[in-house]
Amino acid sequence: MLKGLVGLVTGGASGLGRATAEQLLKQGGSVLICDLPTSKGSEVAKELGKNVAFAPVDVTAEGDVRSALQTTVDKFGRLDVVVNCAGIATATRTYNFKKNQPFDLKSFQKTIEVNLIGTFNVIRLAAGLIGKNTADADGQRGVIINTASIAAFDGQIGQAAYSASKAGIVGMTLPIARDLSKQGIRVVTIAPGLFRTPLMELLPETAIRDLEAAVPFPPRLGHPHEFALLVQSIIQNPMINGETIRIDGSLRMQP
Ligand SMILES: NC(=O)C1=CN([C@@H]2O[C@H](COP(=O)(O)OP(=O)(O)OC[C@H]3O[C@@H](n4cnc5c(N)ncnc54)[C@H](O)[C@@H]3O)[C@@H](O)[C@H]2O)C=CC1
Ligand SMILES: C[C@]12CCC(=O)C=C1CC[C@@H]1[C@@H]2[C@@H](O)C[C@@]2(C)[C@H]1CC[C@]2(O)C(=O)C=O
Repeated sequence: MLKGLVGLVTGGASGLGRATAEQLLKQGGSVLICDLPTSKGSEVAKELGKNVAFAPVDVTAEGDVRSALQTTVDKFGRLDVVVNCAGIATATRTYNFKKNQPFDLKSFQKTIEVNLIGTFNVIRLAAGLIGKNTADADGQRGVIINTASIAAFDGQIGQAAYSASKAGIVGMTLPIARDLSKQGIRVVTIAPGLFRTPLMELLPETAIRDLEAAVPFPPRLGHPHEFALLVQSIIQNPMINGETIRIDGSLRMQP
């Protein structure tokens, strides 16, 4: 039970973020869904009931994140848990020899900006607010959970930017956990394999079936709910800190 807990979920309008928001609500928490103004965040918040609100946020913009944190305080009184799910998936080869074209540097920078810097931007600003909480009996004030990818470890062809952005999240997890340890704030990263979200549903069913066949067990895409269950376990278990946890059916991506 996470009754009374206040969560902020970036990328909460869709996929893994939305499933996380639903799970926190189901367990008795309140949630601020943060997503792009162009997302379905406002409709999703209405659909999910009264303990949820939407804040239009670009995670790379300091002002947006600061005002979302203020909304959390105004609506729910405080912040206990942040789940960073906002992210973009890009696929471009380092050099396209057919077109004689190198990877566009702006596109590389954008992937790093949203996935890595956006995640850090939310962490650095949210930590100040979570740090104001009264510590529990164990000295804990809150938890920050990030979303990397198994591409951080087994990046495929075309994933130089995406893998670098996700490996950056994995790399900063331990130092941030150490930075925030004195305040009793835990920092944990989840590295998902293949999950059935709108990001994946753009692919034809045949391509999805091929991807599923590559997963040793269970040989299918993960359900977003399964990601949300891991978020719940991390919140509930105070000994999990400074670590990246894979959730991938033991998939190791081929080149
Ligand atoms: N679906 C999958 O198989 C996997 C997903 N991931 C990661 O999980 C996270 C969630 O992905 P999905 O739910 O699958 O994708 P999704 O596309 O369904 O959801 C991502 C959400 O992030 C939001 N977003 C994008 N840029 C943003 C920004 N600058 N500021 C605020 N919000 C922004 C989008 O509007 C969207 O609602 C991403 O970080 C993704 O890289 C990692 C591994 C596997
Ligand atoms: C690039 C992939 C795999 C091959 C394919 O047929 C279609 C794709 C588009 C979506 C990609 C696929 C794969 O690389 C894994 C990721 C990057 C997927 C989007 C999220 C993804 O599941 C991930 O982050 C895995 O770690």
